[in-house]
Amino acid sequence: MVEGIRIGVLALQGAFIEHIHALNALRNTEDIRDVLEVRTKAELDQVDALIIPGGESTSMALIAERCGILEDLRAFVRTKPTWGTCAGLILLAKTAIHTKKGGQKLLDALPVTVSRNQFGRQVDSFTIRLSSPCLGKDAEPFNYVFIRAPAIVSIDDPEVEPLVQLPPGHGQTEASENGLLVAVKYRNLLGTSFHPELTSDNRWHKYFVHMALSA
Ligand SMILES: NC(=O)CC[C@H](N)C(=O)O
Repeated sequence: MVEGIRIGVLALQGAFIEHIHALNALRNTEDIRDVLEVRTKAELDQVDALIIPGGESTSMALIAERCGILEDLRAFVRTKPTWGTCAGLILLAKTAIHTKKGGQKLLDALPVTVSRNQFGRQVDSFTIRLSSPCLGKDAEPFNYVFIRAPAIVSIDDPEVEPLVQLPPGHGQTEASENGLLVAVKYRNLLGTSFHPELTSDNRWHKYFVHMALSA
């Protein structure tokens, strides 16, 4: 029997190479058989789990539609372990607000509402170190990178598990006791607003690999 899982990274647009590097860096310690770039249905059929990278969600959806893979992606994310980062989180969501005129296509799987560009424009990008209990008890803080990031502004199903919340004030115009939610898990899906692939810390990739291995 061949061991290990095959993980795909959707490679239509955006920061997919960085995810591939982060996954390859884990191959010595984790049970990963292959890391594959996914652009076609045939490639999607070969993977057990998928990462949808950051980039530009409107363009990514358009390219997916033109390549004829949008419906296959919709079917994949219903059941297979999938992680959406930043634009990928927007694509995974069931509802997105502050979208471009004319709206945008979504994969319609993660029952949350995401607000695009919640933290402002490219120049408003920021990093923040936060402790993250989901990465392990007493885990070192993780350095979170936010680039024109979305935030999860509502959880629309009680099964959605909040994982990381910012301190109040970031990306909020009105005073609130609760900060914005930037990572959630729901069944086979992981959605994060930030870009862990742009740091050398691969604990979020490990988290997803373990989630996929136990699926
Ligand atoms: N860094 C990112 O992935 C930005 C996401 C972008 N704002 C979008 O709507 O797709």
